[in-house]
Amino acid sequence: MQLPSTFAGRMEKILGAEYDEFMKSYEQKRLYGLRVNNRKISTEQFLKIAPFHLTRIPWIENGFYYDGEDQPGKHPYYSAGLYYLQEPSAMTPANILPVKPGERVLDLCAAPGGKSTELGVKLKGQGLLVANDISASRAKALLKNIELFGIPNALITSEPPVNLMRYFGAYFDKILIDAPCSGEGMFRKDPSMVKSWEKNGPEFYAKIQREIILQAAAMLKPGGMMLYSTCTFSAEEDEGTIEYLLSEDPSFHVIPVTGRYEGFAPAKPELVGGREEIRGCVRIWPHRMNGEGHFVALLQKDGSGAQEAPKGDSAAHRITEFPELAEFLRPMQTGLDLALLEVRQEKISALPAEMGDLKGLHYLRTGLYLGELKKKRFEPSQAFAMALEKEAFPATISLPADDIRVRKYLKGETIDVSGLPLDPSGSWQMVCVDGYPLGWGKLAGGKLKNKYHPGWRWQS
Ligand SMILES: C[S@@+](CC[C@H](N)C(=O)[O-])C[C@H]1O[C@@H](n2cnc3c(N)ncnc32)[C@H](O)[C@@H]1O
Repeated sequence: MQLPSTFAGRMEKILGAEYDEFMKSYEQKRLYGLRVNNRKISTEQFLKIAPFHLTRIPWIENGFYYDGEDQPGKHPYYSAGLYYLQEPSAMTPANILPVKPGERVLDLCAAPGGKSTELGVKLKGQGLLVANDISASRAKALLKNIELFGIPNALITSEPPVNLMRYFGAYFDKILIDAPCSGEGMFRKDPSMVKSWEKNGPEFYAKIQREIILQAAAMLKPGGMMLYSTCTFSAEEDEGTIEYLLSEDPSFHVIPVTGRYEGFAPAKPELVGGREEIRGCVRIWPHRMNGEGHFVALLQKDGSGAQEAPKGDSAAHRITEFPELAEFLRPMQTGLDLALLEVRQEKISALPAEMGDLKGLHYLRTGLYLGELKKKRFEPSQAFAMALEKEAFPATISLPADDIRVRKYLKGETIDVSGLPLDPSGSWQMVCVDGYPLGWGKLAGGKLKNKYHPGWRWQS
């Protein structure tokens, strides 16, 4: 492939004797990756049911290479949220940032959700994930992926980082910054990146990254951890941004992560005249590992102690205020925290336990959208179905993945359910593929009216 000469020249300087090997990596095929959603299925169980050719990604416990011809994006398990398709190196940042259930986590540049979906899984439904993207259109794709994954405790915002900084203060236990970058590591996967690199290169992005990393630093509580990643090789954007943070805010230090996998190469602080500790950050080289180029830095803020409290009280409601909802939930075992509810234009969401009033923030969703109140009825949402296990709802229709009705359902068609054992207690049915929820349907005269989210329907 045709690489810009300034880029090639710089890489030759950085890599020296390894340069030829690096260039040869561009002749190899791109790699395809799939990450199992352990909120819905264990990796072990997934391997039993997955009809794809999978090989383990050695440094990601729930990550696999797949054969491009398998097309897992077109399988019903994808629509059941059982996995996310992601370039293997891009799985590294969320894998390395240690997140525990109950923590407050921020993914600052989150769309379309490749890292947020994994961070949400790690939280196990407890605590709060704030997933943000400055781009409103990209934030919509982020929301869909969070919903598909069944993550109930996320706040999806679309704000410039500075606004979040003003709103939250030093609120978060963990922050991930998957920064906008010049994308040099993606030239093999997506050759169109070369064109955008020619328009906006390392200098352009380094400026933005320096701004973002300081704003993120201000949102981390003392003792908290922050992960900074890019998919570029430019030292100005990688080691240079970390050196900038360490010089601007001496309360940060690098936590070395190079020892976690033999293929991880140390960063190169000498390229930017940076301090030695930066060598503990990781460079992923495509000629040394089976993945595209990446840079990953894990950082910690010194100190310990109090973090800021959420701003104001949310105007939360309780289930007892909505008899239609209470009636729908009565036979269910959701396993979800539905104690606090938010209502906006008849739409009800269950709020994460710790939620301020959010006044002044532009957000797409807080918590789990349960459904809508319609003329004394409650209509459950797509997101609600995705956050449930099959056992949570008494009336389910589970079809095998190769049953033609599964694809028909996903296309929004009415399906014939005569002959299936059906629970007659109510009209709402949860449609599943091999026991994994896909969405809702409503019984009427032996047919199932399709309630699959119209915006999610399969086109072909
Ligand atoms: C590398 S992508 C994020 C990919 C995402 N983390 C994932 O794994 O799916 C960088 C994101 O940063 C966002 N972005 C661009 N400029 C930004 C800025 N000034 N502040 C915050 N985010 C920005 C872009 O909209 C883009 O979605």
